[in-house]
Amino acid sequence: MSAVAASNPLQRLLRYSRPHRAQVWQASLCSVLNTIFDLAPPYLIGIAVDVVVKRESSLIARVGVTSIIGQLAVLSLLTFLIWGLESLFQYAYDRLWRNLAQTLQHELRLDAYSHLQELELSFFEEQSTGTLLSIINDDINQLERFLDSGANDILQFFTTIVLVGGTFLALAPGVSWFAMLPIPFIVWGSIAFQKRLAPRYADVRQQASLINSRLANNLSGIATIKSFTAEDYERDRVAAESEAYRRSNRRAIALSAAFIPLIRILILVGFTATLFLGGIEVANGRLSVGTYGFMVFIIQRLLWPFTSLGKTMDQYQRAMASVNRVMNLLDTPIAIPTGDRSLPVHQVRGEVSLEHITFAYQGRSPALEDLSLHIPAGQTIGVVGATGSGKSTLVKLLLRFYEIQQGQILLDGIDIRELRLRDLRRCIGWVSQEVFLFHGTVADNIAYGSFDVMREEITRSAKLAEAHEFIIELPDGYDTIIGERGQKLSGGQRQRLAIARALLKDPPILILDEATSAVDNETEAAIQRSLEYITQDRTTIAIAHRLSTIRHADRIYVMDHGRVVEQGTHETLLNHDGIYAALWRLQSGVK
Ligand SMILES: Nc1ncnc2c1ncn2[C@@H]1O[C@H](COP(=O)(O)OP(=O)(O)OP(=O)(O)O)[C@@H](O)[C@H]1O
Repeated sequence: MSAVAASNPLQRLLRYSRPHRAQVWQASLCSVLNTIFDLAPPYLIGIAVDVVVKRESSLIARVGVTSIIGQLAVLSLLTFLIWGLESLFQYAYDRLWRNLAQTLQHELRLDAYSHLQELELSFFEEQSTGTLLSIINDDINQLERFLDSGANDILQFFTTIVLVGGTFLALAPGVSWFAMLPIPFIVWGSIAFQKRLAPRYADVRQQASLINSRLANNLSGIATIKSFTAEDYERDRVAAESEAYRRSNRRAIALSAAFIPLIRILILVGFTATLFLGGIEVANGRLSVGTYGFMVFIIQRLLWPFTSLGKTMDQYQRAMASVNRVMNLLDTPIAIPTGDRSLPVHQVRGEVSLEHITFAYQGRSPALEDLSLHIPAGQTIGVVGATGSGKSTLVKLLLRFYEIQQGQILLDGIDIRELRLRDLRRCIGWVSQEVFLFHGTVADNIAYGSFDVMREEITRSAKLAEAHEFIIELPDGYDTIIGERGQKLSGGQRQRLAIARALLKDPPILILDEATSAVDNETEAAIQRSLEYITQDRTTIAIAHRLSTIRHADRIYVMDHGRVVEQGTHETLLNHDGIYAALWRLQSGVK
């Protein structure tokens, strides 16, 4: 994963909120108005005192209401109104910010997932599923905690500082600097503090993803854990990861918990300074008692929000540690870019040429070396060879799961790198060695990739794949749920569903990578018969260890250590009396 985000994570996050600018403005306005109304009580108290002390010459009296009862009634009404508005705006900003948080989270998650899907296979081989899951789930959810209240807290903080600070300056400009004294220190301290906290939160996220990988891995390997009675061993491993997570969090907490008490000390300095120096000023007759009292009272309103700023900054750091991880994922370049030449499926003839292909997996010696083969449109070729000789690799290169290092692969004479990836893959039906089925019904799985087909077509493909018989015996037939990864089916049944799925796609090119390795001889013979029909007018590449599966192929390629070492029809290869002939004798029991 690329390590460095293109720009500041917050800026990138803000870019996501651009389309929702109107909502951001509305929410901000509600936050500010709520703070204004929230700050009203001290002023209302001031007006009340004014009413009872100055009576007919009070502030309210000056607008026309002279009786004390009348003035107090106006004041009470005003209080109701202000309280009501405060609550109303609180509801509005809370709802707006939280909905915005949900929207941003939703959009970011979708973007991250879409990008992830476009990344090449080798990326997934390097990353653990748990790590990726923790980014798309936990890290994105982490954002919610900050977005829900963070923006509002910051806005309310600044509104309070401006309003209270402004009042302070207006009423007692000479001494207001006492109260303001700690502010620069608090700001400087906060920044320094957060800088130290950031790496600790990054570590927390890292540990969270490690424990996630362990859990994801163990859950998918639960049968193996049980069969090796490794439950205690795995429990200890999970405990170790969980302990590391706890330790990492403790380190972050140790620092983060110190933040608010430290700010309080600075506030105390400001408060005491005001108390002490202001008192001296009063004693010396340079400051009125009333102003002194007001200052001591209001300084709390001015400095107190700084403690909540600490909490917000803490949430911000946690969120940014997560944003960084999400953004790094979004920044990961797609190593296998799509070409831009389109090739609609119905126009594909199916001629495939591999010309002097050399390919090595990252950090490995070449899996294929200077390999060439040509498959005329509509023909069937068989590929055989020892384990690890590169048969599956060849197929994966044709699907462009990996990029070849030398040579070229042509489909109907076009370099596959020029083709749109989706067009290329749409014209290939691939029954892989390890069949993957999704949680859902049998019918859903057969129709996977051909999403809008009729039930009859599904049944037809299942019949061709020799799967119909066993499907109708399942509890709910085609509507039977087969469990995650198709766990509730046998290996051979899974293979037959995969064949049915590939056939339903009706691709011009069909790849069968040991597609019948898990079925019994009888079923294989049956599948063979239907394959003869299925492969009639499409290019087929059949990889097999069992040579009987491919003996009727138009051409058979024998691979060894990433090279084609023999090729020809079954008969010519037998006559050649090389590796193939020896293998055939071994498998058919002929001496
Ligand atoms: N994703 C991968 N990363 C690194 N090396 C790989 C990867 N996949 C396969 N290999 C290596 O490439 C070589 C060829 O593997 P490939 O799967 O093509 O063999 P195969 O002929 O299909 O074998 P089998 O008959 O066992 O299926 C092997 O040495 C294997 O270890």
